[in-house]
Amino acid sequence: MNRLVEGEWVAEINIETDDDGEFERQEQAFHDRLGTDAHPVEAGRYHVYISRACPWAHRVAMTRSLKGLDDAVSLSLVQPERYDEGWEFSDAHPDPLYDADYLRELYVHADPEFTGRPTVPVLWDTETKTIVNNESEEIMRTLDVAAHDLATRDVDLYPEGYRDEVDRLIDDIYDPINNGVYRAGFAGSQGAYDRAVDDLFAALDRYDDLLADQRYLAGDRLTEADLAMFATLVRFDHVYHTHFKCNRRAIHEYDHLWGYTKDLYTTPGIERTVNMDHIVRHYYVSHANINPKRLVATGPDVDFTEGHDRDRLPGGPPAALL
Ligand SMILES: N[C@@H](CCC(=O)N[C@@H](CS)C(=O)NCC(=O)O)C(=O)O
Repeated sequence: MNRLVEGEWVAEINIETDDDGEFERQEQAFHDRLGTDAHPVEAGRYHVYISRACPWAHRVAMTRSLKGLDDAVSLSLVQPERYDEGWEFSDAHPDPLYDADYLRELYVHADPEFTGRPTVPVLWDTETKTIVNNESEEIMRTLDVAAHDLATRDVDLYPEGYRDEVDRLIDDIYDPINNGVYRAGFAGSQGAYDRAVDDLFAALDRYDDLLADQRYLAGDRLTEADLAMFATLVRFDHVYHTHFKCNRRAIHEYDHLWGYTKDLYTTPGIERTVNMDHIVRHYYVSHANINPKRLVATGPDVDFTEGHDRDRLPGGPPAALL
């Protein structure tokens, strides 16, 4: 995988696993938020660059969609496949702001000495022409809370009274589930893979039990924690199960996780953020290190819109969405 080193694009191989073969995700570099002197909350000023394939970017896209921030915060996509040049723009998915060829150009503009892999999502300030933030959890939070006044729908995904639990949940699912599928898929040794898969399925079993008696992770309210969980679950059967070898069980085989996934998918505003074609093409084609022939697996035949029984549980989608 290639990356920027002090602003220059260089080829590097296997920069992501440690001596035990454990996948190590890079720390993100930009951590500002909206509502500061540098980045005041203003409609039309901010832009998000995402890939529809990326689960981290998906949290941001869902937050924007559910809150009705489409007009206030613009959004564009990169080309789903990622090759040696990193994320690229294309005729189908151009850079609407600067007509750049590659996402990395924006990183170098924001920091000419930038070192690291250029990732999505990116929250971009069109006034100061820099990256506000490139960490999905923080972008989701700043769109949800700091940009709340720009929202056209009264949807609060970090409600008072639930906040500690939402933070705890986001933290709890990160290592075994959200990042766990990557720990399995990018493991550099059998031991690292075994540990990742054990952690992943233990956590999925635990959350399947939790969701037997409650509609959402934090109880009766849809929160940011559900967006974080959904972004992994909706990709699971199509890519993580096969491409990342997380094949002990599929999500559609779980009693409660499957109903939960369909419930979220059919929540107004979510389905439009899911592009399974981009998801499948991105993973199978981009990771030549684990799928050298870039063949795309077919299936499975699952229907996220078929009925579910989650209405039997207390709570439901925010009234503003119905
Ligand atoms: N911690 C970051 C991770 C973002 C991330 O790793 N995005 C992936 C796509 S799913 C990416 O852009 N990878 C590019 C690369 O690794 O070169 C976040 O949550 O925003």
